[in-house]
Amino acid sequence: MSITTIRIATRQSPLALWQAEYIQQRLESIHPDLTVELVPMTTKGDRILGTPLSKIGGKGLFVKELEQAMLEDRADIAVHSMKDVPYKFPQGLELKVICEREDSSDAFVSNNYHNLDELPVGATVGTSSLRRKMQILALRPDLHITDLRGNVGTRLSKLDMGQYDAIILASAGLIRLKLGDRIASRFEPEQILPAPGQGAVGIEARTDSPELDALLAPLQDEETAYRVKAERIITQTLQASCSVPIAAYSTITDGTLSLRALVGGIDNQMIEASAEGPAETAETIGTTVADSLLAQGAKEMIMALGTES
Ligand SMILES: NCc1[nH]cc(CCC(=O)O)c1CC(=O)O
Repeated sequence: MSITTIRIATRQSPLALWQAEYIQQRLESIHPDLTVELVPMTTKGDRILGTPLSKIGGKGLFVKELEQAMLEDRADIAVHSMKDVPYKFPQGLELKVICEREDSSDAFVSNNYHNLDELPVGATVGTSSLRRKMQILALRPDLHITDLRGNVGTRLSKLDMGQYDAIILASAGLIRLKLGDRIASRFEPEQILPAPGQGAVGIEARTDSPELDALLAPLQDEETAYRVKAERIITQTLQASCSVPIAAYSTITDGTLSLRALVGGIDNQMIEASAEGPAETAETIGTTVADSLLAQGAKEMIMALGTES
């Protein structure tokens, strides 16, 4: 029996819908006879948007309902921002493809200032990401970092209402929502190292679906897949939840993959490691970097931060 329809389980935030529609369009243009439908749903993570993510059980809350829908055959695939996907997949589901990466940088967004250097002493910067917070404070220890949650649009309106002098968002999200003109400046990876997988979209589906796999395969971007694989080894090896400040970013130049990772601890302590090698050895490179972080005490730093709720 051949597949005629693919159902995409999706959250209903503008960014999630953009991602699902992007995959819908790509699949329909590669396979003109295929019908691709969206199955919109609300996740627990969407229902409790006011609570800090690290206090309510983490990013997994945004994917659980989507995964349940696939396991119960109410949907066939889910499209994720790779930075939001926990490293562990439930029994019966797996990551199928990783698509070409958008700009993976973090963006400085402000109505009054061009970049971090321009901010006056003691200015207020909005972000709920511990990864962004630790790196901003390393650059500008005087700044006040305050919580900022919600969809990209919500975060921008909080900035516009004057609650913050600046906020930090992923460039990719803004560009996808055609809000790229809100980016005052992009951070270089040397200033703020991105989250593992930032800017890349991936597709999850049931393991027992070779025919579906064949339909999805053309969406894979090999370079992005190697990069994201290397970056995600860090979170996986350290078994880091989203309440751990962790950054990992890689590039590929002439077939050589270079990976750098950071882990933060209490009192703005920060350790880092890097390694490089042939892109095909992405996993080994990831393991090398993770082992170096472990040798520097990453596990102990993470434990000292407190356990995941
Ligand atoms: N944490 C929310 C989230 N998840 C994915 C993106 C967009 C960027 C991406 O796809 O990596 C964003 C917004 C942001 O961090 O500003």
